[in-house]
Amino acid sequence: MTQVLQLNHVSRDFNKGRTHAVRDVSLTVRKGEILGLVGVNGAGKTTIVKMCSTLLMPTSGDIKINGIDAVRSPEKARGDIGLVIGGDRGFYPRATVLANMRFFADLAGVPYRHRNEQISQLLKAVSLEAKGNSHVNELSRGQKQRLHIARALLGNPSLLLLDEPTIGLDPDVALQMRDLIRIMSSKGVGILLTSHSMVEVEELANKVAVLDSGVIRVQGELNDIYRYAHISRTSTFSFTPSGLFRPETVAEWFAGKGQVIYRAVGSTWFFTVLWNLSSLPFDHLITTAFQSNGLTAPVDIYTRKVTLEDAFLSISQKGVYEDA
Ligand SMILES: Nc1ncnc2c1ncn2[C@@H]1O[C@H](COP(=O)(O)OP(=O)(O)OP(=O)(O)O)[C@@H](O)[C@H]1O
Repeated sequence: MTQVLQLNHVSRDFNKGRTHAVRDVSLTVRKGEILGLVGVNGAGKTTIVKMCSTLLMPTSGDIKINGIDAVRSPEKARGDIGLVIGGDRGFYPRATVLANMRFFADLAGVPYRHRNEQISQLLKAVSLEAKGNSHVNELSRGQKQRLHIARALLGNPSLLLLDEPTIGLDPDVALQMRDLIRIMSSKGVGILLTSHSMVEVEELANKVAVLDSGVIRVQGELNDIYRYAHISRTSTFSFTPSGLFRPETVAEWFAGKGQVIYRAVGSTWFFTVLWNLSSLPFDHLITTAFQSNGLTAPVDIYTRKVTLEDAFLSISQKGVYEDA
């Protein structure tokens, strides 16, 4: 069995059927694979994670964890699942790291004779072996987040569900978490990862599913997503007008050639053009468009390869980039 998670036509409604949070979602995570689930706020990511963890039942459809029917036999399926929702809660704050891990090991059904060995291996894997006797409320946020992962791995689950595992972490701690996620996948754990950071998903995921209003718009490898978004290259530049200027006109110049996204910082406009033309001298196209409209051409035109964030913005038609 290489498929650790399988969703077939899964839907979930709330408010007596008035809210369709997840609609007809089918996806698969194989052994050692990382599937990145991306979508704007309210797209349905957490609802999917909760259903996969058996915390929430689907309104219709099937969920299988390692071939076990998680809708009909949730208790049986739970043994194969590690869930990381993260945050500051989820532990007994005034108990030590070891006491917490022992408690959760018992809940995860880890046999008593293997308990201490498994706990020390997991604490080592998340670099918390020196913190066993610290109280959980003495740990930093990043250490708590690593402890969440160690707890989720008790009982050797074959599926790890990570909902925003690096949210609110300092960049260096987020890097450590990403390394850990990679290590887990290299050990054969299948991972479903939700994240608002497209950079993180791009870096970690073997496959990506783009969720929009509860529906999967596209899923596949990164190249499949780029192809679907129909973007060949991305150009960025800025322009500070000296007189009256409508940024919409830039979108009009490139209509049919690319999608233009813009935002203002002070009196300067920052543009991004998601080109859907095949290879062309994009910089030249921008320069001549400005000049033929009697404007000074931007001097900071930069054309680069497409990123997941570009593709996501194009697919979801949202015009705001996350801060670098
Ligand atoms: N318990 C609930 N009762 C009613 N509606 C809910 C419930 N949980 C989620 N929803 C609705 O379902 C939709 C999907 O929510 P969900 O939390 O899954 O989105 P999300 O993609 O995880 O969002 P975010 O990125 O903000 O965490 C939203 O419209 C939300 O308001």
